[in-house]
Amino acid sequence: MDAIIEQIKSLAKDADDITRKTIIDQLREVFISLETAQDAMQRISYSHLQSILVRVGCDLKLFDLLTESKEPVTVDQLAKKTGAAPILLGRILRYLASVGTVKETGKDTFAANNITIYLTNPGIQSAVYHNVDTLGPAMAVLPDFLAEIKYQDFTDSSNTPMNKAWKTDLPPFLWLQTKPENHAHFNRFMEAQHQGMRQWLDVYPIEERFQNMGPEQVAFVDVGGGIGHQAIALRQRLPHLKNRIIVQDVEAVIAHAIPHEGVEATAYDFYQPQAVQGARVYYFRNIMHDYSDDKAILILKNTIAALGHDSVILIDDMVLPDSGVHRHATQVDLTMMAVMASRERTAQAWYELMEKAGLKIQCIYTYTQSLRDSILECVPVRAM
Ligand SMILES: C[S@@+](CC[C@H](N)C(=O)[O-])C[C@H]1O[C@@H](n2cnc3c(N)ncnc32)[C@H](O)[C@@H]1O
Repeated sequence: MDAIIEQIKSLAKDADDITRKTIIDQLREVFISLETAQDAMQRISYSHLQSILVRVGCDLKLFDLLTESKEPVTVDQLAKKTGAAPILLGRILRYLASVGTVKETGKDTFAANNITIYLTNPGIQSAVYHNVDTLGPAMAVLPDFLAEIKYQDFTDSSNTPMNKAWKTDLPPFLWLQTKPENHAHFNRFMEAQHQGMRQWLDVYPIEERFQNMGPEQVAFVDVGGGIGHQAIALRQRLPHLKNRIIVQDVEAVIAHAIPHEGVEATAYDFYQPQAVQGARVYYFRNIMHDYSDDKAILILKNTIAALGHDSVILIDDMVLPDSGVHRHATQVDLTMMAVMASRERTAQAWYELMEKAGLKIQCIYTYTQSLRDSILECVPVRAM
């Protein structure tokens, strides 16, 4: 067994991301195939505890404290630093070690492992807070919600498990604006969600797309671009580009946009006509997956009306395969269902949506392995 483990580790050591993820998935299949009913019951029925206890670990700054320390740290030392009772803290740490988020080095003594270090990243911490605090209540009412609607499809984003849980009629993005702390975690999570992974700019020929622009033409409009991370990433990738780069979002988000001299941040509601005319690229990342087809078409039509003869729309979203969808993608798909009454789309669903919106998909560039994040390059179907 030890020899097999060493072999797997050496195989993974210099592997690229695709090979590494394939190894994890194959090992996971083996792991599940070995489980008894008891093992499966333990894994499945307690799975919610992991994110909840990691959130407690973030509250107590346990991951930061363990990562900062050069030496393993005792429960008593951590209790002094956090103010938590030693027995309670020891039980929390024992659980966190048992699920691999910290390392137990001896009796009542803990140290950081690779996961502990990842959990010090503020964006990853925000992902945990967002999933536990904002989405957790929605997931808790999902079974009752589905039973009440007799397990039918639903597309009204004002009537979702999220609305039921939070007792609000507001669509999620308006509701988030009433909860500044939840909203801040969401924005940081959006910024961090693809950190360390292949980026769309690694595969899409953006420099080619920007050829032959006049000095006045806007190069790039990131519609619903959050606090501007993608627009900034583009500016950093192409520092010589002279043309304007704009990020648009609702006022409450633009107020927190990351300041950058090469990116203009402006408030814009994508249900209104697009004010920036004839830009070379209108980019939508993780926007269409928030909406059912009818709303996505409304948003797209507002942009189509602003397109110039050489403009393109780039949609950055998942393109799911017809079968064998990875769990990283299925879990986002069901989150979109519970929160937004929307879905992730297969290639066929994208072609159908774009046809209804009056757009043609020219090419699809898939750039991540498990999530199947892809750029769909679209142009209007022009009357002949
Ligand atoms: C899933 S997030 C994606 C953010 C960013 N594009 C990214 O990929 O990180 C959706 C974004 O759409 C914005 N949004 C929601 N409704 C909007 C509206 N009516 N007009 C403009 N932006 C909106 C939200 O504030 C949020 O930043």
